[in-house]
Amino acid sequence: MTITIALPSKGRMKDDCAAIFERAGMPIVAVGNDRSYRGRVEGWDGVEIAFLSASEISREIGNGSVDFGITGEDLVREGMAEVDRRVEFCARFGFGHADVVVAVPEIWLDVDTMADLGDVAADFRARHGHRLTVATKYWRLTQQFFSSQHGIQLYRIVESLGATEGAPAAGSADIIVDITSTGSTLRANHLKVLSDGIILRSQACLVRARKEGHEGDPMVQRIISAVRSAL
Ligand SMILES: Nc1ncnc2c1ncn2[C@@H]1O[C@H](COP(=O)(O)OP(=O)(O)OP(=O)(O)O)[C@@H](O)[C@H]1O
Ligand SMILES: O=P(O)(O)OC[C@H]1O[C@H](OP(=O)(O)OP(=O)(O)O)[C@H](O)[C@@H]1O
Repeated sequence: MTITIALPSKGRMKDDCAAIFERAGMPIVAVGNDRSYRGRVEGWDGVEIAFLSASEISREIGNGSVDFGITGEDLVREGMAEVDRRVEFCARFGFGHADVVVAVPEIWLDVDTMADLGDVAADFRARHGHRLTVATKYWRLTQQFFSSQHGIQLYRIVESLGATEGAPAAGSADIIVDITSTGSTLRANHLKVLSDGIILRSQACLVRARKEGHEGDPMVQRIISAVRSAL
């Protein structure tokens, strides 16, 4: 069986991934020209590389069309329900760090925790004429965190696919859930992270789609061991 590994074709994780594979003794060569979206691993027959964007990698692991992928944990957990039943997180790489956080306007002086936010949400409509609105592209993580973990039910999600931090100032949402690494985008937009508002500490991971064909396939174990040895 050919094993397909999806690696970032662009973006912030691309070069670090190539370096990991080099150290793992799995040097990657492009098939065809430099801009090709397929590759192979020198000396590893039966392994194919697919170059995709970070979010496509999460999707392809979810639908099982690739066997392994390297992408951000945030994208994998957001991308599918019952994630731990469907994929295995085989290794965490120590790069691509970003936290998915709940952030509110700095001027909400009385709101520092999720419990405070729950209080605000409870009478938000009475005070402001609409339910507390959250701008995010992480609707699954937001629902799990707000509803299941913190019992906050009175809110509405508006999907935001870019410039999420600008939504409160623009009036299209009251608060946001988004990713942050240095915190500078949040600061520039006068937003603060709630003290218990870190939903997920994400980093780049090697993720395996749990497939029946993997049971007893020595190549699957060989890949995992090689990548782990490079960390
Ligand atoms: N400062 C950061 N901001 C955003 N994402 C980061 C940051 N640091 C690490 N990441 C990780 O990188 C992922 C996004 O990667 P990248 O920006 O390369 O993808 P992308 O090119 O935007 O993909 P697509 O074009 O498909 O949306 C995030 O989901 C997260 O896992
Ligand atoms: O905490 P910081 O260091 O400020 O980083 C966080 C910001 O970086 C990312 O956006 P980016 O500009 O990379 O664009 P993207 O959303 O298209 O990846 C992310 O969506 C945040 O807006």
